[in-house]
Amino acid sequence: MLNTRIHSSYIVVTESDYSNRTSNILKLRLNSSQIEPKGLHRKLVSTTFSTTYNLEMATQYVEELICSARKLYDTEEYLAARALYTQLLALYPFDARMWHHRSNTHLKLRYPELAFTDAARGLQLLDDTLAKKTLSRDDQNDAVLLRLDVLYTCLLTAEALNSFQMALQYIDRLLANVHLLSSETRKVVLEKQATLRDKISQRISTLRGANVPLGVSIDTISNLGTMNVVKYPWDVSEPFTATNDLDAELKELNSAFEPFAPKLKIVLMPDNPALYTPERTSSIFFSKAGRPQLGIIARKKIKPKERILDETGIFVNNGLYGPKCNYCNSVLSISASNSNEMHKTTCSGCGERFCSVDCLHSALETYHKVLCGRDISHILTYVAKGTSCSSLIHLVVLRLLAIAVQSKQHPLEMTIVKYLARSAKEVVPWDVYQSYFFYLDVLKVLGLCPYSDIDKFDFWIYYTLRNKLIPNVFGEYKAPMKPANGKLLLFTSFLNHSCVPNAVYITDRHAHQVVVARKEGIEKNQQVFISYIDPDRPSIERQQLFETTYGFVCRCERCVRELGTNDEEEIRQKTAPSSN
Ligand SMILES: C[S@@+](CC[C@H](N)C(=O)[O-])C[C@H]1O[C@@H](n2cnc3c(N)ncnc32)[C@H](O)[C@@H]1O
Repeated sequence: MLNTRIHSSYIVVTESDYSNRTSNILKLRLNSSQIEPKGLHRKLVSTTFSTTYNLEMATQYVEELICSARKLYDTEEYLAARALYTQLLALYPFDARMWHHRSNTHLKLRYPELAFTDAARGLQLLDDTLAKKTLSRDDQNDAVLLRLDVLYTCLLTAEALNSFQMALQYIDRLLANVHLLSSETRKVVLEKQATLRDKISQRISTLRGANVPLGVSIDTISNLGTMNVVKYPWDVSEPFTATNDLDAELKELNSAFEPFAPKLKIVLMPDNPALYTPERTSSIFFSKAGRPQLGIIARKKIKPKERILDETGIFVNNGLYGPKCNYCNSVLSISASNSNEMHKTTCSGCGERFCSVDCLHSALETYHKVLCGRDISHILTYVAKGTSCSSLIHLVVLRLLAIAVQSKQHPLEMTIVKYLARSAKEVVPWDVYQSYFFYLDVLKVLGLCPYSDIDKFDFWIYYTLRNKLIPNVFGEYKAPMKPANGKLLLFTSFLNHSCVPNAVYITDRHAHQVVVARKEGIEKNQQVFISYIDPDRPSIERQQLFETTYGFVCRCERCVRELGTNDEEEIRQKTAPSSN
């Protein structure tokens, strides 16, 4: 915590904050079960709320919760402290102090991305409150000091994310209030400033020598941070974890899969899913992302060119290449010859066009009621900026969250999300700041509040969703290297890649996709492979494409043969842009 000159023990209370708090407490009185903490403080809640609910008791209860959270933090029980701060945020969504506390807890838990997004929300609340100039002098002083604490936490998060430029910007903001910093703090901040400047020049000189990916400037890269791809311990939605009954879960998944692909079966894979043979199923590998690899095998012999999987998925397009159906990406004729037909396939609310009445109805049933008439031009700018199909993930995120809002489901519990594997990489280069702004923009389009909708739409949920989409969203480029169409299909996403595939996918109308065996057919128990990319490219190019888009190292039989190794790290080194 920042060592400010004046000791600060305060709560920022504004009038609107107070009325919010009062109304939240009144809500509590009506439904105490809603805020009952899971396990931890059950006793406290039941003793407080089983008696008469009155304002003082509720306030006292909340103060006790704050105290308990602080104690848990002090005794390094950070997960429990986080759970409690999250519950407190549900009660006090506009209290900057609470966001700051949770931010520090996330920092201790080594989730700097979450620490940053919490601190950023706290900072915004304080900036808004201070801009209104309605605080008493004392409250104003307290808010100014809290703001410095929060800025300091932002600096720590930027350091932990290796976002050196951003860390420097926070230092500038702290130094703008240098008169409020103690001499000790000032010294620490100035030392950090010097170290960060050194790190930036080191990073830039390393990058100048390296082969920087096309379309990315050194300045952008030098501000990129690194992020861990993790499963957050409080994420209980994910199946196939070490503690679950894997066989029972696979059985359930396969019974959902069977109607779409009666001749196929989803199975657990060994370490390298691309070299699966039936004998090796026993050596199941739990990836660092916390879930074993899955894949699809044939239950019976499959004839050449036989259709083996037929499912509907999520299709998105960025509209850059002429009008397309919003539901299935089919190209729309510029002016429909039959105006009656056009009328039937156009949304009466916003004028969005679809290729058929079926597509319009499917869109309305699943997501379009939420997105109807919403301006998504800002979201499209994120997609257009991308130099690979991965940027289409932005549109898939928007679509999935719209489905969650419309169907009132938790985004991570929706079937199409829940079963997806997360990115295979452990650490990814990532611009957390841009992602945070994107997250805020998406919430705005969906009409959600970044403070009060955190039970279903907190930043960690968005981040988990994004990590699950990286290896599973397939996209199409259009020249000159612009992402055009994207899609996510639940069952097809269990198909592993091979540079010598035995199946191909064909996109049909109305968001259908069919997987068909190639001309050789597929033997019983053989794994079914598709190719995620053009397999005619040379092996180095193929690997580089995987690395920058889906984020994995291909270890299929052809790559292993051509590169002479099955080892992920060796392949990475042999095919890295700078090594050739
Ligand atoms: C679309 S998913 C395929 C299904 C995935 N195995 C699962 O468990 O859900 C893509 C992921 O599968 C793994 N994978 C697929 N093909 C692979 C290959 N040829 N070599 C290595 N890993 C592969 C990678 O982890 C990749 O990120």
